[in-house]
Amino acid sequence: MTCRVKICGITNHEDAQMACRYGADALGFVFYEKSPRYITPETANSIVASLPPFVTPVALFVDANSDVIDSVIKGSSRWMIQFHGTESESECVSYQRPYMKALRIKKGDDVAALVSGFLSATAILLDAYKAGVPGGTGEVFDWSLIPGELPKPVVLAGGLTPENIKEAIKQVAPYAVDVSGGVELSKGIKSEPKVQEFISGAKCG
Ligand SMILES: O=C(O)c1ccccc1NCC(=O)[C@H](O)[C@H](O)COP(=O)(O)O
Repeated sequence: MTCRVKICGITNHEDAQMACRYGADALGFVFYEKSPRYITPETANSIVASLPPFVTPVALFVDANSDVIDSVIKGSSRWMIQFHGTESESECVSYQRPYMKALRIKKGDDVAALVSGFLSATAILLDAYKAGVPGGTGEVFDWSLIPGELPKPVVLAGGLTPENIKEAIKQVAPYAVDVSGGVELSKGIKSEPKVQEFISGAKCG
């Protein structure tokens, strides 16, 4: 089964259209103001309005207030939500949108037990844990911590690059992969050659 690809940390129209040209299945938009990849709801919704069909926009939050989340998702029915903080399942469900729960994995974590807390999620994003850094760390975690069978589709994230994507997919066989820093020229600005190489490596093996 082909691996789907989410390009995260999109901040401008040009990168959004470029990622779609190379076959991105989803684009991530970071609404966490401390991130160098932060984008305003207005700019993000302008980008979403111009997306081609069959590309899912993903609105990413870290323990955001409901008014912040509502201000984003009201702009389009296409939004999927990615909860990247300590949100409970009931909070995630309350927005009545398809959602991914991000889990930041470290040694000793019972991944199956963590996943079992979010069975209403459309998918679970497994990311690297780094103290004080909620996401976009650019660091890989120990993929052997991921059980062979989980009750939800897995989106693998954390430190993925054009150089390691094939090995990551070989080891984990995820439903999808997610990348931000590994395909950038600078924070929030994507590299066309890196995006092309990453997607090709993910989809064509
Ligand atoms: O990307 C960010 O700057 C970010 C900041 C705060 C919370 C989450 C963030 N990104 C979430 C993602 O889904 C990233 O794509 C994921 O953490 C992987 O990032 P990277 O290791 O840079 O590929």
